[in-house]
Amino acid sequence: MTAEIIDGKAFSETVRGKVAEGVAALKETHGITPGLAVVLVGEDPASQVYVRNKGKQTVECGMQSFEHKLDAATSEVDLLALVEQLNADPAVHGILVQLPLPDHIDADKVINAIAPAKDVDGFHILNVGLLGTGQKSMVPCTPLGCLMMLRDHHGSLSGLNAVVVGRSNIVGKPMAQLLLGDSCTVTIAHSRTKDLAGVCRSADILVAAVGRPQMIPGDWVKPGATVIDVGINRIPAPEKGEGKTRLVGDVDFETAKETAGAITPVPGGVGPMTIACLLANTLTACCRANGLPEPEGLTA
Ligand SMILES: Nc1nc2c(c(=O)[nH]1)N[C@@H](CN(C=O)c1ccc(C(=O)N[C@@H](CCC(=O)O)C(=O)O)cc1)CN2
Repeated sequence: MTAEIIDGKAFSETVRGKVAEGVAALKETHGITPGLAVVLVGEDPASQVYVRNKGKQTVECGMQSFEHKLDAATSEVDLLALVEQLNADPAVHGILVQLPLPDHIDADKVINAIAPAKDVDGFHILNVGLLGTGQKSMVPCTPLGCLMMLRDHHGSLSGLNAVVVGRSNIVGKPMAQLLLGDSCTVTIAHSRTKDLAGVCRSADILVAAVGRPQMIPGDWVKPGATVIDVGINRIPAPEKGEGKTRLVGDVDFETAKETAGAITPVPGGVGPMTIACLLANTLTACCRANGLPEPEGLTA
């Protein structure tokens, strides 16, 4: 039997609908409009698309969008000054600096200059520490989106064996913390893990976040397991014509879907949830800033 396909595009629309409802209620009862500032440095084509989509979806949810597009040669000092300005702006509840940044800018320095309460990416060292100690924090968008899809599919995750392949600060580590918070038994695996295939086969929930196209084949997947594929890799697609490309995940979808119980596709799986969770985090940040109850079902 082939796996159930977890439709991240459809689910992200549901999440964005809930955000829009929360925003409308905030406006109606308190006259407050959440605001999200997105900062892009340079002309990376993929980043330009993501930033455009973030701005568009922010407005569609009824929030205010502030876009700051800076030249690739912008200095670190000037970028830090902009972050300070946004930190002090009461109309801005969330700040996001699109990654990657140009090489001459220290990304950690910039991220840690964002006011933690406005850090809707959840990358600030304070939020990392709060999440790691099980306290209320801003949670990174991609892992939060994965958690929402898993909760929606399974109900309770308690007691399940979860394997996260990948140990990045942005996805692998926070994903592991979130699964632990939902009482999974968590293993973080990576390129040096011994018997990676065997470790993956032990997973009831397998999260692939290694950034290597189609690295995880179907025979590494336990029958009936839920597979969450975080990878977004562009590979040549000669079948579509010369020079054409297509997107694939870190999992070999065609073989994995024959073994898994449920699986996210690429595209249309985790990716759309990233922006939906950014909007959810902005609403959460705005509620917290105003001492109001947080929206239900949109936080970890
Ligand atoms: N400050 C941040 N920078 C980056 C983040 C982030 O969360 N915060 N994540 C990525 C890029 N990203 C959002 O910024 C992002 C990536 C992919 C998608 C998405 O919807 N992907 C689609 C496919 C898109 C395509 O056709 O190319 C999908 O998977 O279906 C949304 C957001 C790095 N930078």
